[in-house]
Amino acid sequence: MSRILITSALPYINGVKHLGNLAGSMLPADVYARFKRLKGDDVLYVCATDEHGTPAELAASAAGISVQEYCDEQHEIQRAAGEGFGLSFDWFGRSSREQNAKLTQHFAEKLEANGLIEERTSKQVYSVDDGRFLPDRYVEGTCPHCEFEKARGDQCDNCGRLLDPVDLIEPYSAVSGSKNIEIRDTVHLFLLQEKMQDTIRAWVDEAETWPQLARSIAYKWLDEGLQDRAITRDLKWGVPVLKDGKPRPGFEDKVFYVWFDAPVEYIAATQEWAEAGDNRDWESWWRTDKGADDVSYVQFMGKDNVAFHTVSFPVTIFGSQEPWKTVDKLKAFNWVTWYGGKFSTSQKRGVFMDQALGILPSDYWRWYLIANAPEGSDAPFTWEGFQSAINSDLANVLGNFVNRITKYTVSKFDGVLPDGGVAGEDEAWLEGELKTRLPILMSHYENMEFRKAAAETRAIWAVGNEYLTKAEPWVKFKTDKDAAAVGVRYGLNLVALFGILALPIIPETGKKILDAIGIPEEHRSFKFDDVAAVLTALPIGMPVKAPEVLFSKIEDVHVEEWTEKFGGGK
Ligand SMILES: Nc1ncnc2c1ncn2[C@@H]1O[C@H](COP(=O)(O)OP(=O)(O)OP(=O)(O)O)[C@@H](O)[C@H]1O
Ligand SMILES: [Zn+2]
Repeated sequence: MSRILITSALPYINGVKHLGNLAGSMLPADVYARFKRLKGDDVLYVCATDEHGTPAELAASAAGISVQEYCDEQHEIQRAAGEGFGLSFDWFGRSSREQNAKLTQHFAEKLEANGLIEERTSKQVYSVDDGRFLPDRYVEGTCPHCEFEKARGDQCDNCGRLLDPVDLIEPYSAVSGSKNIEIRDTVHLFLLQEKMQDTIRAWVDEAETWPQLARSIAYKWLDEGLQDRAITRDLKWGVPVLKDGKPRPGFEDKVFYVWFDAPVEYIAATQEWAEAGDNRDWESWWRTDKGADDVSYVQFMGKDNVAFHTVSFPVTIFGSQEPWKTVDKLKAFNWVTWYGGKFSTSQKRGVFMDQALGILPSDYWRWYLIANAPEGSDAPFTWEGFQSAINSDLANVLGNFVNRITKYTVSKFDGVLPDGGVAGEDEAWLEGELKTRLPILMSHYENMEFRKAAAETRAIWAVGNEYLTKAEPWVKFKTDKDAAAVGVRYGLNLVALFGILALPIIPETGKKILDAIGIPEEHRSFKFDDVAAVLTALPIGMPVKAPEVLFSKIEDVHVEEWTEKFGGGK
């Protein structure tokens, strides 16, 4: 049994996530966690809402409530959406909790003691009318690169470049719209990333087990050269900046920058998890001096988060000179795109998790998003693609197989797994196929190649239909009931296998199938070393029911209706 620690990029608190967010972080992490649990590993999958920063403050003020209230509400909405999608977090925490504040302050203290944090005076945008500095998104203006007129202080939504608020042309306050702006000096804490350049590069050089996308992004940043970064902001909402346990002089109105505290929440969320239960120990997952050296740590995220996880957060971790666990495998994703453009939370473009569940059960979306995971490149979401994946893979291939064989057992074999007959050529063929394909499927999962894992799962389901075409129990039944019984028996064992194989990607469906044929919990596992045994696992005489219809087909009128409702279309 291995110990596997899994985290997915923390969903930001400003509103329910879209299907792109889901597909690029939480969903594949969930599939991987489920796979590892089915293999019998000891899995801890933690996630949390990322609650600090200017977008949360701005959204709360737009809603006319306090940031705390806003985050309380939004956290609950995201928790419920995750539950609706069957995301099997062991813990879904919050970066605004005490544990994260303490740990963030601890890291800052260590970094400063190790000469990696210093106070520096820098130029900041100050709004005279608002009486405050305007960090990040509190200031908007014209992008110095592309002349887009509504660029935000931290990033231009048009050309995608990262910006410094003082670079904006004709800046104005996002709070009041005031153009009465001055550039003033203010003191901030800077993280001296440049000093850590060699350490980080040496670590990335050794990270041969990382999938390609993550490594290439890490090298891009390393090649450009690490720059020292301000890790505090002029805000009230966030982790307070302390010195010797008291507010740091000059920093009373400042907090840590959200990107400094957010990844620390991976650890803090594990503390939240530990404190919420008996006999749970967070240190054995995170401290290599306390048992975490046998933990394999896997992170999931979209490509824009990679730099923070391969460079900035490791600077914090290594810079502390304490024995923290670092990531072993980092799985990054490209974008799921929405009709040639981007899914966007701020512009409400695309389909959001709560809306999706209002249309169809979670497994439909899970299957499509994993089968089309944006792994090698960006992957477009299209209603037609969704329709065809559901109708052909789920309804025709899996649904039909399960339906045909279970109904036939009920109608011709009194709803019990039949005895009689002997296995022959067709069964030998079937066994051969599975002996080749099951190890391939396992290796796709191990390598976190989710598209390929879905394709191979589908291919194995299709082998079942091919087997029935060869074995033809319905034809044989007329002349030789025993010969028909062989096909039904193997078919039912395949139903059980297919239900188990469904569990990582479409867990509700897998459960429905396994419940209908009465597979006990302890037999729902990914143990396929002995394929002959897998194909004869079910006891003769066991009662079998047909599950209710597993999937309803998506009709063209649905596609039209949703295209109308959500935009999309050509
Ligand atoms: N279209 C997308 N396809 C795949 N992954 C995405 C997509 N958009 C965001 N992600 C990833 O989703 C995760 C959670 O993102 P987060 O909550 O920070 O929202 P975001 O990146 O600000 O998205 P948006 O800008 O659309 O609100 C991150 O790992 C991010 O990289
Ligand atoms: Zn721009």
